[in-house]
Amino acid sequence: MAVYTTVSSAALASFLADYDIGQAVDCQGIAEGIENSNFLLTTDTGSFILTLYERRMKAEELPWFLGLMRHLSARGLACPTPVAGRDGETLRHLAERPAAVTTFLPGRPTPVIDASACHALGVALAQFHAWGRDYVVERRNALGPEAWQPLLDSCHGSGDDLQPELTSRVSTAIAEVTREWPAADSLPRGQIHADLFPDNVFFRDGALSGIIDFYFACTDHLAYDLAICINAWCFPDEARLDMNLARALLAGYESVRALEPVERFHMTRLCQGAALRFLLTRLYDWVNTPRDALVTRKDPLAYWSRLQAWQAPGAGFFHE
Ligand SMILES: Nc1ncnc2c1ncn2[C@@H]1O[C@H](COP(=O)(O)OP(=O)(O)OP(=O)(O)O)[C@@H](O)[C@H]1O
Ligand SMILES: N[C@@H](CCO)C(=O)O
Repeated sequence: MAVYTTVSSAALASFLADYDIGQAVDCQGIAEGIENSNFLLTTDTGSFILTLYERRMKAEELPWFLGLMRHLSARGLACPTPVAGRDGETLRHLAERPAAVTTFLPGRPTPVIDASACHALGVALAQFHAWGRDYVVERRNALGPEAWQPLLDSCHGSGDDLQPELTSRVSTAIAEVTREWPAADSLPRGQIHADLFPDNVFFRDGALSGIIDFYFACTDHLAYDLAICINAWCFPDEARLDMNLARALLAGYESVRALEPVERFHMTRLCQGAALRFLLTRLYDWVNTPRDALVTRKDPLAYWSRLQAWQAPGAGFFHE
């Protein structure tokens, strides 16, 4: 579930009075998602998404996310566009939360991940990177390598309940991967989505119709975003990279922006880091989400398997 805050009809009517998008006909809570409260808002002029930002979001960072969506959407990326109130402001307040209305994107996550979906994803990811280049304000990646060991420490060894010695093995992996992590200025850098999993990419009539959920976006190595996508889309059985899917994703990406040799050189390391990042946030959530919570906990070990695949001798296909 992801409706933490309820909104009364009266509060919604007063909120919408500051916009030019008509009056509410319906406002349904959306079950998917974890971080924020999302509603499908129907007014007499169309459909919108109403988001109330919950406690894990920093209010001072919201203008950066909304600005990035507005920027990329204006360039032609199929992504939500924040809708401004009559005073031009997109970030407002509702039910004592920061709140925003964005455009509704048609489509659904693909039920089948195949080469065609991966190719389309690669194109959209490279467009994101290319069009994000002139969005100049940076946002530090709060889940970058320096955050990994503190995240593991904050799990207080609970990973060992999932798998014996997981904590010490992950700690060793963090040390190895961070030691050889490329420096900030050594690879092409820019705005990255950083969470472009299949549930955040919509398809309609067989074509990619949009990408959503910009709230992990940040400024980092562009190739790291590709690594996140390879891990999320190209491991159908968690432990084995599907080369066909990965080649399609890369081909789609390179049809817009060719990778530089230095990015190919570091790609396996970036995939290891991307596996660690999601292993660690999943482990943190696993330990800190009560078993009876309505939110579904995601399996940390699925990313331990990916990490091991990238650490196996001969792993990587990026120099082919
Ligand atoms: N612009 C949009 N158009 C159509 N549907 C949307 C849009 N934005 C969000 N949704 C719907 O709301 C759901 C939750 O959105 P989202 O994934 O952004 O939630 P979240 O709680 O912010 O993120 P997370 O997945 O990180 O927990 C999506 O799965 C999708 O069904
Ligand atoms: N995509 C993340 C969840 C939150 O965005 C994961 O699968 O771990």
